[in-house]
Amino acid sequence: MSEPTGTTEVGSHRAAPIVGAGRAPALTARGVTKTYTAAPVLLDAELQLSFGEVHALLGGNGSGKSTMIKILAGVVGADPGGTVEVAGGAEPTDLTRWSAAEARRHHLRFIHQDLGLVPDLTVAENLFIEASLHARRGLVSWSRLRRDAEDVLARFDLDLAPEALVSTLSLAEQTLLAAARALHDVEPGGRAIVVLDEPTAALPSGQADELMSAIRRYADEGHAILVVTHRLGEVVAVCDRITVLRQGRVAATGPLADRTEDDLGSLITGVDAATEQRTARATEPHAGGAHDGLRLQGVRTDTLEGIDLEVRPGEIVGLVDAGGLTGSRVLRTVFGLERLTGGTVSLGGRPLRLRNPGRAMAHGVAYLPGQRLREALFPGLSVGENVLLASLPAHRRGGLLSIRRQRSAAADAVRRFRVHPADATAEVTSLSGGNQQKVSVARWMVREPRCLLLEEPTQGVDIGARAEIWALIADAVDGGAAALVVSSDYQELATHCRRVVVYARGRHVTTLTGADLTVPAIAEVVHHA
Ligand SMILES: Nc1ncnc2c1ncn2[C@@H]1O[C@H](COP(=O)(O)OP(=O)(O)OP(=O)(O)O)[C@@H](O)[C@H]1O
Repeated sequence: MSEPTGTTEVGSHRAAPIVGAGRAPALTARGVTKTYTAAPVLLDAELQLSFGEVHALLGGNGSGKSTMIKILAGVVGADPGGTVEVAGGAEPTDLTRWSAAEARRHHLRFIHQDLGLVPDLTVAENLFIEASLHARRGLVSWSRLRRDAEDVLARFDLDLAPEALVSTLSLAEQTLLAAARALHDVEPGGRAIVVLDEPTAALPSGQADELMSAIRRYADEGHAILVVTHRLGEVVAVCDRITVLRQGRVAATGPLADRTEDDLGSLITGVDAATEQRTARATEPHAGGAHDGLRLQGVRTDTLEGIDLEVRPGEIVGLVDAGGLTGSRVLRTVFGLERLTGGTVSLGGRPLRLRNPGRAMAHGVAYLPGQRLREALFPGLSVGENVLLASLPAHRRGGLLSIRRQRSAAADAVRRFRVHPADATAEVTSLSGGNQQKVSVARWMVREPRCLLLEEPTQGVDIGARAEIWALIADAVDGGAAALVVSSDYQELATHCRRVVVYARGRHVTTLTGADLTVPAIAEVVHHA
């Protein structure tokens, strides 16, 4: 077995085979090509995984990461010509003959973003879905189910009660439970290949660290782990090797070595990070103007217990949830989605009558829900149409000229948000997840709102477009809007917000600002809330 060389950057040449330091090869996929319509979205790509390593699969939105994973899972067929070789398998298998059953037989396990857990069932029932059906019919005893669940939980070092409902667990705990479920039938001491698709995308930073530590532990126990993520900090902290896809080709592969987040950013975008920083517009924290922006006074709902908050025009204020989804509920209340039982909400010095979202929108309020709650984009319609639909009232007012202006705004949004492919006529559901997220954000930005309510605006979005989204929020507030952003990415909040408000269970905990507004400070407050 060859020892690792430095990271191989690949131009038009195929990557030299590299295997992790002294580790046994787990899986090698070669010549992976996939064409959906015209141009291939993966082209002659190669991926090598070893037991005992955490391997990051990196790349911009639409670079082909999910497609690679789906091919390995046997749920999307590759074009002819590729092979996959797994430990214990005899010869490399032609990828066109690879199937979900083959993948499972060779101990490949997949944990998708939608974890596939049933929220209203218990931890034990979710671990053993089939057995729990038998238990309901009296064919298996509950005490046996509970004992088996306790064994699995102990084996995976999970401090969860077998009878707890999954809906009461944190997202990190749910992800760990999904991992335990995926792995529990691999015999103790056995080795699996575990693939996790953006497992930390929806997690607050503290929970993300917890999950990444568990992932590291699984690798140290001998499993091979492949993880897709846009959070480069966790790659630097936890991963051993990387493979970077750029427009469907492997741009680099090999040990992480001493690469920094900036180095990874350069590999992903193909642009030197220093150049990128010079061209990206700075988004300094915003101070806010003197006029009245958004003001909440003593706001009460079924879940909020007297919230006071002021966001001036020109100001970006971050909201962090330490429990109870309070930040999200504040946004939903301002948008007229939760019933006010006390207090007032005003915008520009005038009270908002929050009967429904239509009224909020008429007052210039825009709301981007978190991904889990997000209404789907309109399938069957193009990217441009999806962007334009949000600004229909402006069309009606302005007639033809406005339509032309809005069309060019859609084309502009596609370009500025680096939607890939950069084609406003592409069908929106053919876009990768991160690109759909960019379209969702763009839809609200073209309305030029007075008040922006954004939940996890950069979730699943690649490094280049993240900067663009924050720059566009900064543009909106420069134009006089007030912005409230709920985010689990403390780094982004500390960088771009003037103030960060931490809530827990319906109440205000603290507000961080100035020199006190740092990532460790946010994490500390959340930890103790
Ligand atoms: N069913 C499909 N039909 C047509 N094109 C598709 C389909 N699924 C994916 N694509 C295209 O394939 C390309 C790669 O998408 P993929 O989902 O693999 O990207 P990704 O790297 O996972 O992106 P992200 O970081 O946004 O999740 C994209 O250009 C996408 O538009």
